[in-house]
Amino acid sequence: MGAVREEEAEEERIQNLRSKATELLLREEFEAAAKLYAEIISLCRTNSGGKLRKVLCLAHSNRAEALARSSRFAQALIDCDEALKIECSHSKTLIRKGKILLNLNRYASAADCFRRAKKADSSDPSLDPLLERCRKLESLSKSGAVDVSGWVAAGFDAKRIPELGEYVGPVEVKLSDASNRGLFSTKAVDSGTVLVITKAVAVDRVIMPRDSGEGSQLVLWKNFVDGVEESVHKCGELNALLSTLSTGERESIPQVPKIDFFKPEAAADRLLDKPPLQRSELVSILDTNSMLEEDGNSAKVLGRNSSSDHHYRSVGLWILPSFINHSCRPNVRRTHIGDHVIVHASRDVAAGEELTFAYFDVLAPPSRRREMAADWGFECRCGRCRFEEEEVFEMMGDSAAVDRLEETMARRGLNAKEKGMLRASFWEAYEGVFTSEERKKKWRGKIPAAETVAESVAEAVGCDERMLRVLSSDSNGVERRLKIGRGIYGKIMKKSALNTLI
Ligand SMILES: C[S@@+](CC[C@H](N)C(=O)[O-])C[C@H]1O[C@@H](n2cnc3c(N)ncnc32)[C@H](O)[C@@H]1O
Repeated sequence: MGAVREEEAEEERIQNLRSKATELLLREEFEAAAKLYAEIISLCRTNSGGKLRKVLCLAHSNRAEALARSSRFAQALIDCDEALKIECSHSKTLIRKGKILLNLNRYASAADCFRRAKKADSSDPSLDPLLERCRKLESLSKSGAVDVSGWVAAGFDAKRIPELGEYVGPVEVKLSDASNRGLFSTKAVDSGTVLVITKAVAVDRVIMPRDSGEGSQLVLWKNFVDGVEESVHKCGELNALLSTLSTGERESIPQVPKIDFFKPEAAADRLLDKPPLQRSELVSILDTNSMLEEDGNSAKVLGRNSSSDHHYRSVGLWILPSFINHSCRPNVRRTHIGDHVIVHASRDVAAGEELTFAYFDVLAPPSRRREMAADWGFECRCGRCRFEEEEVFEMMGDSAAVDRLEETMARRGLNAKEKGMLRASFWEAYEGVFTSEERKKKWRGKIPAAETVAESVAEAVGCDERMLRVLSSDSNGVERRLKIGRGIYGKIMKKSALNTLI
């Protein structure tokens, strides 16, 4: 009799804990809810044989929800599997597990869970849309084919923001002559080709007054670092991913991760037992690899308007693009859409070529570029810098000088690529001529047409908005502008949408 009463008391205690845990889940106090579910799990495991199996299954499933909502995805998946060991077709758990996998970009595995859930309970109306999402994202992750035309044409309507997934295109990480490791193309691709699509592992945003000083930027940075530190402690997978990144120091034996490590379906195999990153190391990693969205040289942020008195700043970390070094002859740019970044070729890229961003303005003379590289903490030794070191041109830096440059380049018999690189260095002077009718008339015949200069610069150092500015608006130039537009934004929209942008 005593034993029965004890059992009843235990069941009542579990029941009370369950009510409290549910309440905590509803109040979104996930850490506290997870602790109560741990208590329930431990009570169920030590008591009553098979009687509490259903309660145990639900407790694992609900703890999975609490853990997933506090970004502890790996532990959440373990709980889902525990629940499914007890009841293999528990549809609530299957849907939860599917959503966690979807969040981790493991589309095929997520679809498998949703399919199993549908078999167990075909009446759930959420399953068909979830399966359709998985299908679309899986196809995107294989092809990189993104079409944001509808969103662009609708004036970047927030309701129509395209859903993007992870895509790892023809790229690999290898040792780089520039510094430690770099990202390389594995095949020849033409300008505009999408190479990587990836979501930020961490991002922080603010809208701040234009005249706000460094103080507000430091607040943004501190919040960002604190947020990443918290997530790294909770999530072993994030810790493992961040541990692959550079701290900005030259490494004697740089570790070169295999590209599969960054593919969504490989997430399950990622080493989770890396030692946790210490704050100082984490700060160096974030300092070296985070991207400020307002940097702007190689970035284009679509769909966001800033006003004259406020501007938008954000800082984020995108893992695979973090392996991309700088070159003054960059060949890739990035486009930001929501938390995703799309890396695309900004000029034609040869097979095996290193992929490089412009960390700073590469339409600037060598001396200015040297200063900007020094601000970044390195000396650029790219092919263009080395070439320009040898070709010393005393330029005045105004429009009067460009004819002299053209004359000297012709006399020395420079090839098209070399001419493009030097014209890029004196872009401001060329632009000064091409955007003034008076100067254009004055220099006609002495320097090549705007199209010739813009195209040669685009081929040498990649496409840039400033090239569109100098291209005449006559109808014959439409195809040329579209080509430059594709190099700027990537092949992510149809002609009509691109036309409205450029
Ligand atoms: C985002 S990381 C680039 C990837 C890094 N090389 C790696 O091994 O992971 C940025 C750092 O790489 C180095 N870096 C990038 N481009 C460089 C260049 N052209 N020359 C020298 N160092 C460069 C600088 O230390 C910079 O702070």
